[in-house]
Amino acid sequence: MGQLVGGIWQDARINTVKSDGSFDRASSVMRNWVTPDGQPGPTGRGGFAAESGRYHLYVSYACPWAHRTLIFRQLKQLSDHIPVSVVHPDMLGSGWAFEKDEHGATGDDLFGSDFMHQIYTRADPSHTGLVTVPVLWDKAQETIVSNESAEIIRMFNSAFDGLTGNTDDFWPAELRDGIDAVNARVYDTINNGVYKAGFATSQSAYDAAVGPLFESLDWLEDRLSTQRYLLGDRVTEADWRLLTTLLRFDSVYHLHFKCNRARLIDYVNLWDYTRELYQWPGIAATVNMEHIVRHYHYSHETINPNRIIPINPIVNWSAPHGRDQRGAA
Ligand SMILES: N[C@@H](CCC(=O)N[C@@H](CS)C(=O)NCC(=O)O)C(=O)O
Repeated sequence: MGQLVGGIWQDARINTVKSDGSFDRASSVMRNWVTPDGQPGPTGRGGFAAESGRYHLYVSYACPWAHRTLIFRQLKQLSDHIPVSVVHPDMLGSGWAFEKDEHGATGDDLFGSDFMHQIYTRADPSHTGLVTVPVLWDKAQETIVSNESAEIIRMFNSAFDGLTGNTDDFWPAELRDGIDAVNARVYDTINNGVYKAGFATSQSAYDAAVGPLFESLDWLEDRLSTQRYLLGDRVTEADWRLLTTLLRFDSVYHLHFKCNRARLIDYVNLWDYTRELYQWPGIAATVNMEHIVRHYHYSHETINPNRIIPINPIVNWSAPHGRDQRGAA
């Protein structure tokens, strides 16, 4: 795992683990927004109007953050307007790469690049920082609009509604405070919590992550015993943000990241809920379990130095979920 320094790729990384052994996730740095008319969004500069075919999305099927953007692209019927390129699941010495020798990896359809870091230096030839996915690229300004998934999904939620006619709203005004509060806990203890447990290099850092992770899963299990979705009877952004971690839990996080107090399938409500969301129209097509399992086990040399891919449980994601019989809140 490397990074860019002054526009040059370095196969070495600084500052992802703090002195106490805890994992320190860097903040995303490209933070512009696509808006209906190109007015500036909450951060960054303006000039990124919603137009069909203007933007290109770079993702990894393995990455839970990129997965959110694929889910919103489906939910909001953006597939015909925003094409996608998918990186190879192995993230090795040169970072994310565009090799195509794994089913589902598309190569770079836009520029034919070999590596994802070339997309970053195309936008900023002297860029310093991590080379992460997802990336939303603007063909008109030849630059990166954003590399922050939480913000890309908010753009997808509403900016293109005039083009698609799809006005489904997963961040409705009346639920925003509740969604943001759930997101904050889910991000810290679950979405990023599994990484904090998995990348910890001290017992205390691991303990500090894995305890709150399972406390939060217990909290959600309880919540889902009386309501269908995290915010009540309406599916929201909070559910989709949680889903990408739950889908990876038993096949990756349980073993590879040592998140093994319980499996997802041990949680009756969370397990049914995960299958319901998986079976939502269009969602299954965004899930590529081969890339997910391959990426983590093959790429994280410090955790799995022999790169052995485990056998893993066979999961029937299509089994009936029974959530529709459950009373809403
Ligand atoms: N805050 C970013 C995080 C994205 C991220 O960390 N992606 C990982 C893959 S799961 C990545 O590309 N890592 C590359 C690296 O760390 O060098 C977001 O949510 O978009």
